[in-house]
Amino acid sequence: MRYVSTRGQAPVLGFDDAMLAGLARDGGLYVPETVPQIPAHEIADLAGIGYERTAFAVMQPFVGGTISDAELYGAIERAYAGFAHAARAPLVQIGENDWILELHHGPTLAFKDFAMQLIGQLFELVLGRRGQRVTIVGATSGDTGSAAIEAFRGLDAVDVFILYPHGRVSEIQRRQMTTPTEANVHAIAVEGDFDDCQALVKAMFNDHAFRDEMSLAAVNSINWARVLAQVVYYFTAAVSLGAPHRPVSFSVPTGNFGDIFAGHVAKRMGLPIDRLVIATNRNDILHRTVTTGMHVKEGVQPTISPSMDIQISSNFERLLFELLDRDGQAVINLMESLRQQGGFALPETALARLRQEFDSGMATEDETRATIAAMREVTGQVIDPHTAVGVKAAADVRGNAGTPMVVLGTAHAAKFPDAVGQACGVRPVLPARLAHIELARERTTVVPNDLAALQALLRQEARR
Ligand SMILES: Cc1ncc(COP(=O)(O)O)c(C=O)c1O
Ligand SMILES: N[C@@H](CCOP(=O)(O)O)C(=O)O
Repeated sequence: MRYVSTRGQAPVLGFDDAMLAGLARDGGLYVPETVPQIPAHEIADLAGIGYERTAFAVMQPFVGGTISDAELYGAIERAYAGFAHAARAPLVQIGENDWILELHHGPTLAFKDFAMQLIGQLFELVLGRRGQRVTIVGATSGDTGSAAIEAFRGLDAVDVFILYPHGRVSEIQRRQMTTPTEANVHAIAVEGDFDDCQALVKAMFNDHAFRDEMSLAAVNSINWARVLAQVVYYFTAAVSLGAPHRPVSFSVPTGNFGDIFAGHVAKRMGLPIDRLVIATNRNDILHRTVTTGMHVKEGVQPTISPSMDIQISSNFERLLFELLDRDGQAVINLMESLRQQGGFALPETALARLRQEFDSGMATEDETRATIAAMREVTGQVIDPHTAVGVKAAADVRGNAGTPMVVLGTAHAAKFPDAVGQACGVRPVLPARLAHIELARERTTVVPNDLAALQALLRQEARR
């Protein structure tokens, strides 16, 4: 499989090079040249075979050629061995035909572990084979950072620098990033919001001299391997609920558009997905895009679902590329307009295609709290604020009640104990394996929102 950039001007790469490159050198994002199909009878055969074997069946066609089947299966087995639930991503029923797909049973209690644990294994494999080392730089609004640190801590061939918005992640999220003691881990608090952190990461990649000097690698969902690993749980969930014989809809709490783009890929592979619901908090650029056709950024507003406090959704570029018939120049034009004028109008055909596949909904802070309370009262489930946004949006757009609706449960409630406790009266506690972080010493560096200052810090701290 070969990978092309959404901006059409970067070298075409194989899977392993695309994974190590992260952002393409023209500033675009890598996508597969073609999307492999899984025919209905093969989807039916996935029933009951377990998460790991499904993961192999879904991902192998995207990977094949550069990583052997035995290496891939070994990496998958090691990646999920530490998950705290035998099903890895269990479904919990919350209504007659409504479900939550719990994605919080990994080591850092958020869906990010599904991809990060796997790419940790794949990086180790590929870097070891090449005798190469890299400097990972990532931006986080709370969950990607801890998942990346967990996956790469202590690895000789990797330094990890994670940028998070100072004062804008939950205390538990911050502690997950600042308490690891390994010398290759660096948590950096940026005086800005998540969009600033992500812009700094992209600016470092777009400075080609710096990128090469530091051997930069990305583990945000700009990295195709992240998105690919997230395609798998759409298959396991849909097959459990009757696919390929009946369609299933998904509501996805959305920020950077990586998780829901994975759903779009699953659908293109042949999984019968009816609707994909883009669920946003008050930072609702994507909801406004679906409803008005205008993609216009506003300032980021802090919410009780902080991981979704994002206005510049990286992976929306991947969808744009598809909506615009893979015209790289058209993508460049829209991205330029977003950068210079703060937004763009989606061309009419692109908007019609978007609406053919996606619905959207938005939850205010009060609505998020009310949803957490109602879920606790009606189902006994204590859900986190991001998942609550997904539940609220699903209810807003629920069409055919005969089609199962699956809300992606993207984080464990215990990552947000204050917000959840205030909403439903139950303060969730961390699983015992993470309790130590509440008292451990923190290590962080606060930096201004300034590219040169950050580059100087990386040069000084990275072991090269
Ligand atoms: C808990 C949680 N829910 C939802 C999201 C949004 O996911 P995405 O950025 O893939 O749209 C994030 C951040 O990515 C998250 O950490
Ligand atoms: N919500 C994310 C933001 C980064 O998203 P990513 O999927 O592109 O890594 C977070 O929690 O950090």
